[in-house]
Amino acid sequence: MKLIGLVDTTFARFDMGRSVIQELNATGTGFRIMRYTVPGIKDIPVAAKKLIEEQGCDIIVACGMPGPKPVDKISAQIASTGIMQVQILTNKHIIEVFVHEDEAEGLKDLGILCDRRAREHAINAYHLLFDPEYLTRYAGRGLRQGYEDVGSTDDPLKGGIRH
Ligand SMILES: Cc1nc2c(=O)[nH]c(=O)nc-2n(C[C@H](O)[C@H](O)[C@H](O)CO)c1C
Repeated sequence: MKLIGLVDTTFARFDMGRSVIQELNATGTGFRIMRYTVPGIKDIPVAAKKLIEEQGCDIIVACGMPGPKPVDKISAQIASTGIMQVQILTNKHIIEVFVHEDEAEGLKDLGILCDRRAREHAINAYHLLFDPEYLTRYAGRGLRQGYEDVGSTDDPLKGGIRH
């Protein structure tokens, strides 16, 4: 039984953790999910490290929403750097599912973007854990999480066959 860690935040304006759980459960079996909710993105690195080191998680999906202000963008940079450090220290993947609040126009589109990105990265995490060669089939295919896939230079029309 593998353990998938899920870190999310109360700062985010959409429950991406719920989308991740739904999508993982629809994708496969053989895992348990451990969820750890923190206030904001700068709290994610230590939560992920604790899930890996204290709970034995094999991979982490980390969901967060940087706000629109310059100080939020700095927070996102700090959080990402921390997440990178935890990956290097623990030798485990942390799939960073960040949706910037100003990526979408309006709350409805923001929610759709969050849901799609969370679900598509949940699938990535699942395959990284159980079948890493699955992703190799899609190497260089211009996949985009949350947006339409853009395709490869060889065939820009063939991007989104995975979804
Ligand atoms: C400025 C700021 N911006 C964000 C943000 O854009 N997104 C987010 O999730 N959290 C933010 N926070 C909160 C910090 O990440 C953290 O939760 C607090 O500093 C407490 O450690 C802060 C303080």
